[in-house]
Amino acid sequence: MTFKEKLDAAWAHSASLLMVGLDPDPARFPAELQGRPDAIFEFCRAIVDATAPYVCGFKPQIAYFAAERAEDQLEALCRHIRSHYPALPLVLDAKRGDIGSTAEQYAREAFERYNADAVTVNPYMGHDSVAPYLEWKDRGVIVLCRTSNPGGSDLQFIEDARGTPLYLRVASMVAETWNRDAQCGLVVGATFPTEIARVRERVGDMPLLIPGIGAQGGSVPDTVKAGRDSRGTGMMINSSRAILYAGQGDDWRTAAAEAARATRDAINAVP
Ligand SMILES: O=C(O)c1cc(=O)[nH]c(=O)n1[C@@H]1O[C@H](COP(=O)(O)O)[C@@H](O)[C@H]1O
Repeated sequence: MTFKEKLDAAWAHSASLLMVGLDPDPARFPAELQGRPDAIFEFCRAIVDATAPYVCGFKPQIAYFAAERAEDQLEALCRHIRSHYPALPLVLDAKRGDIGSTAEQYAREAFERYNADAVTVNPYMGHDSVAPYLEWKDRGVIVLCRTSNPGGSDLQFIEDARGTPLYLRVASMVAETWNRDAQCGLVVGATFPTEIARVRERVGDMPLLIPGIGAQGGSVPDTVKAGRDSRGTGMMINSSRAILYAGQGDDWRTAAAEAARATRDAINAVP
């Protein structure tokens, strides 16, 4: 089964467009986990188990694990997700981008070591830097397009001679050439709904990873209206901190589950 097939099936059976981002920050962990050597794994495992009924997939952010020398806990978490929730896509957020020979190693890291269904990549170094990921035909390659942060405008809004901004050139390039085997998706921030709509218009039903609701303040209704594809799906709408840290006390698991359920419902309620 390819990434695209798995994602389509997950949207259908979960009836959810919400992706929970796993960005574990030990400083924000509940008291019961403080000081435990396996705290990162245990925190993320509990969040995954609590929120799984309400999501179309999970997106661990590799920097949070690597900075804590906790790659082994990321491996364990990826194994947990794949064995307990095999129908839910696992997107490794690594935003890689390097020359081809190095990219081959990053691709092995994402797809062999962590066995992710898809990985986020940076398109700035061009096609040969992304080609090694595309060799993994059953995996997804999700390319940064119009990122959610304000500084994304510094480069992504630069226009060519015909007035086309760079992020739309990226969208067209991915849709027309890089996506030969229907593996690609694009990252477009919920904080830029006008741009989500322009990307959607450009790329047809290509999957969009949309971070920026919740902690970054993006509007759920504006995001959904701009990003839906022709089938009413097509979006992995990511929320991390607003779900992970929804509860501060002993109720943190149920608070995360409630936040995920409420976010899924808010997405599904958009007319
Ligand atoms: O590729 C990403 O996931 C990503 C792209 C982007 O443009 N903006 C963005 O916030 N992200 C990631 O999405 C997550 C957002 O987290 P919250 O703001 O806590 O929901 C973080 O892991 C970011 O690294």
